[in-house]
Amino acid sequence: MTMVALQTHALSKIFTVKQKRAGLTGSIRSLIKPQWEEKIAVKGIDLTVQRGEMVAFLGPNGAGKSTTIKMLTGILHPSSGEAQVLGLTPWRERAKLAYRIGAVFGQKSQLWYHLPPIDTFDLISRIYELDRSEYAARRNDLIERFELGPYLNIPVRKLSLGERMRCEIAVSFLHRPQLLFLDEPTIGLDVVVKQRIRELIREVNKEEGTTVFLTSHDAGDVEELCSRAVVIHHGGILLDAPVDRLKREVLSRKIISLTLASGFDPTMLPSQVGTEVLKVEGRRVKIAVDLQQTDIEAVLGSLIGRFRLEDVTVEDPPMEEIITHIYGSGGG
Ligand SMILES: Nc1ncnc2c1ncn2[C@@H]1O[C@H](COP(=O)(O)OP(=O)(O)OP(=O)(O)O)[C@@H](O)[C@H]1O
Repeated sequence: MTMVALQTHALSKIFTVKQKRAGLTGSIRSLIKPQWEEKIAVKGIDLTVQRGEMVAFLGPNGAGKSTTIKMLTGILHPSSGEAQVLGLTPWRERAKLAYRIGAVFGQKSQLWYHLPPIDTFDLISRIYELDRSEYAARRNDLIERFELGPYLNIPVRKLSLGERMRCEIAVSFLHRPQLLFLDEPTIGLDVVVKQRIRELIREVNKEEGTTVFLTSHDAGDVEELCSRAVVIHHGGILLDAPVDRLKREVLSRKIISLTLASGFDPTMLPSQVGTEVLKVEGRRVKIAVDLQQTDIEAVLGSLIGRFRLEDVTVEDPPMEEIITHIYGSGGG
């Protein structure tokens, strides 16, 4: 068995969309003689994900994330290029692939809205033609792990979002998918539930080697689940790097945190090019350093020259900032 979960080569998707003309005469002309325009949604993506890896697939709105995932799950045919997912060509072997992959969309439910979760487990087990006794054992294990006992018999529509998401993710693991697509799995959840959901995903990944392909605007999801991030923009891969390297490369910024001896003069804080004082709180000071304009040694040097330092740490910027940067400014 190969160690590759997913591999694409020059994967592309071009949509042909009808052009709308402005105004009433424009609308009528568009009806009579439509003009077509090509929209390149995904542009030659080369990507390899190993089995057991948890990869974040990031990019601003319209970057091509959904289109890529639709091709990888066999919902869409590509315009050109290739993909192998668990050794199958998704759009040619979609049904076969469906038995081996799972998908959770934070915004869309796969649970039957008017039925209690226990019925969804049953229905899904029949869709996947699971062996009855194996199914019962698996279901019970997931119910216990995800602590679903109290909700099992309550119609899904009456559950809170957090309760529902726990059920969604548990159900998605029922047929032991080797690869799981997670799209905004923690959207709208409170911090405690988010943490718990991440823990459970990590647990299953570790125990069952499930490959996870995640899309999220939540820095915590990326940082706590994924070791690697792939950033796409305008349909192409902008960056494919370990999450910790992403922190350094995307922003090329470092944060210096200082504790100064009491009685320091804040006006003496560095104002040299490439530095920015982010926060002064009592004796604690945070300074951002833009590594394209200056370097850490120079800034530390000038600080040591002016102050008595009691403590110094140099950190990468928080993931939050990177996510905002990636999603906010359109890829950077
Ligand atoms: N069926 C379609 N017909 C025409 N254009 C489409 C279609 N689906 C997507 N597009 C276009 O392709 C581009 C990529 O869209 P896609 O939905 O893949 O982006 P995304 O990264 O998933 O964005 P978001 O974060 O907003 O979900 C967008 O410009 C979108 O308008």
